[in-house]
Amino acid sequence: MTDVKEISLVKEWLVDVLPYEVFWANEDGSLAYGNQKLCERLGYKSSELTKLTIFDINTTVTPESWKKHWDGLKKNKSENFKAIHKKKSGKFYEVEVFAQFFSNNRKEMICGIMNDISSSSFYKNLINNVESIAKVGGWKLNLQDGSIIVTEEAFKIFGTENKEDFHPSKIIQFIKDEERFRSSIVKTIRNGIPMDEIFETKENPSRYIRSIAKPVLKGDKIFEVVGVYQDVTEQYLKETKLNFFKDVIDNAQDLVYIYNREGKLIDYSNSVADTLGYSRKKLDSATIFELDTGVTEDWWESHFAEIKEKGSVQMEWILTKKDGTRFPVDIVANYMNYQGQDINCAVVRDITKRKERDLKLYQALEEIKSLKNRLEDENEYLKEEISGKINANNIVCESEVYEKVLEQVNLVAPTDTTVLITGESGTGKELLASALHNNSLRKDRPLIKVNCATLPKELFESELFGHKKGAFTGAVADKVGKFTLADGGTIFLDEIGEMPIDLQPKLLRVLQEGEFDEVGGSKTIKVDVRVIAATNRRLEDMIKEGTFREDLYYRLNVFPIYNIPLRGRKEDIPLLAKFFLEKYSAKAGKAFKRLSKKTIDSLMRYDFPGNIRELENLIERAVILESGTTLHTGSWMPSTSKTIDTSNLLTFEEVQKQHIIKILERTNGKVSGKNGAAGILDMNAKTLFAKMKKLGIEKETIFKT
Ligand SMILES: Nc1ncnc2c1ncn2[C@@H]1O[C@H](COP(=O)(O)OP(=O)(O)OP(=O)(O)O)[C@@H](O)[C@H]1O
Repeated sequence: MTDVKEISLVKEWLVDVLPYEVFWANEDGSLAYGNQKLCERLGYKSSELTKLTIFDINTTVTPESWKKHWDGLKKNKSENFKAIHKKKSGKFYEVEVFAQFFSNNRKEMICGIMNDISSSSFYKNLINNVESIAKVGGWKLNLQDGSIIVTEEAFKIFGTENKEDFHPSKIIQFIKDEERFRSSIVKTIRNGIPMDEIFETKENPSRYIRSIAKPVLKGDKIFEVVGVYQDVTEQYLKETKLNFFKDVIDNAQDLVYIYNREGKLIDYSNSVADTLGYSRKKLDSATIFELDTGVTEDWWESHFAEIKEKGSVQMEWILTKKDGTRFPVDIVANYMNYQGQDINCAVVRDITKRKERDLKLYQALEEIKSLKNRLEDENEYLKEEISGKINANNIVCESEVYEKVLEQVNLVAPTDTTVLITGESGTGKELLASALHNNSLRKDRPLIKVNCATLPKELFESELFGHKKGAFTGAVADKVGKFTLADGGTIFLDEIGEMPIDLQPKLLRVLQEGEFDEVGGSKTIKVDVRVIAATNRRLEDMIKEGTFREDLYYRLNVFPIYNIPLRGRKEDIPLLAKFFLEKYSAKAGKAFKRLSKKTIDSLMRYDFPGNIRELENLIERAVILESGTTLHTGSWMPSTSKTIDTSNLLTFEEVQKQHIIKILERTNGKVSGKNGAAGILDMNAKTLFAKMKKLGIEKETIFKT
């Protein structure tokens, strides 16, 4: 007996540990036994389960349907079918049932072995994965008993774990537009009209849920509603964004063309039709070759190849409207591959205004560039001048005769009249020219000084009038001439007598018409320049010799000022000497305050063939050689032998010649550089060389003898 009981226990244990849910049911539907797996699944204790009936765990079974089922099984012995079981918690799950009929000792029973389909791991996982990737959740509402089943993803979509929330009356609480949802689902449930719509949720930020519901009919009755919820937020927003972009493109000023490889216009923005003036009908069937007659098939082919290689290409182009009007555009052509097709998406911008602006800007820039060059040249010139010498206020005058000269200067300065200053070298002609300029209305514009004696003949013209690059060998860049530099101001042409005769007509033209032709250029340049010329030569004699043009002479000699030599205004010597003494004392850090009477007397006796420049150099030398507060006579004083013997009157040029030779003897023939003759004579070395040449002084001859 014990053995039999033990075997029975082992059998029960075996059934208990089977991986399937197993029950035994009696003819009246009561459950005689349920294994452990079934109890766990349904959530009942074993003792509770045996108090239940099949109707408790499968709510779709009625006493009538059970009877039918019982009879069928009794006849067929076994059957396979799907069923939905209800847990103690109220939740449902789907099972596959293998049912078998047993009879033993007139006791009849049905044995059901169940396999949980929804928990069958492979399919369940597959379904779950597919659902979650697609963000699709399903539900099925049984309209007979109101029961609902919901898939896992559906729970996730609505963030709830309660399947009762999926009843249409409840799910509506998640939806923003409740009215629309209600009306659609009612139509499905009552009238069998399927629903497929997108609803926005109430959350913040909201999501977009596609809701599909379909009726399942049994006969003509709606038996169930199956539905799907899908979170389509991403797609919806993308689509909205795409629509937005399309709107933007359509409203943009830029023209957007989409061409295929064959050049057919496959899409375009509204602006294309509006700007070009073509009808949409025409554009819908147009090709690039019709819209732009400048585009050839070969060009299109190579353009397409280029954008395909580079991704995009930018270029400037001219577009033609339907009415023939042409306008400049900037094109950015982008390569795209859309649905396997090569596409050229061109964004085209009208740049008419930009081009106009560019042109104005270019012109303005050119003007600025030329002004800048001029300013730089002026600046360069002025810098050289500043490091040079003259201060126009330092005109020392005591003598009545010179006072008269200065009166003339004051009189003519404010006018634009051409002035010719004559006088010996070193009398202060350049100083007077500066005074004329500084007292004129042109004083804020430059005073450009040109020493005609120092300019090599071949560069004369280009120095005065400028040249274009390449005008002659060596003209490597454009050069602005002195007349252009002086525009608005004054030009001082020192030693005008040295101007080459063939250039004199050109100067005459500037004086008469205020214009000249640039060397090597095609332009006639107009200038507003006041001319002050100076010379120590007798131009009248030069006219007779044929080396100076008479017409130019008269045009220059409008207002002549004769600058008196120092020997003709000896009263100025004491004051000038004191002026230079103070100037060079300060410069050399000496203490000289005055000149002794004897010194002044000696100076007054001397005739100064080199005029004020000679006096100035003399004092400068004395300051270096002597010391104290009073300047006494010394070795620096010119010997009386150097004074002019009135009985043997020399010409001024002869005096100059002798003086220069004397200085050269002292400097051992050195002309330029430190302790050179030019420095002592306070002359530019080039000027001295020119002068020496003119006076026939040849270093070699002097020093040989
Ligand atoms: N009245 C004056 N008061 C002060 N300094 C003067 C006066 N006149 C001339 N000088 C000075 O004498 C020197 C020579 O003058 P400047 O160069 O003007 O003479 P110039 O007649 O132009 O000479 P050149 O014909 O050789 O060019 C300069 O240093 C100048 O400052």
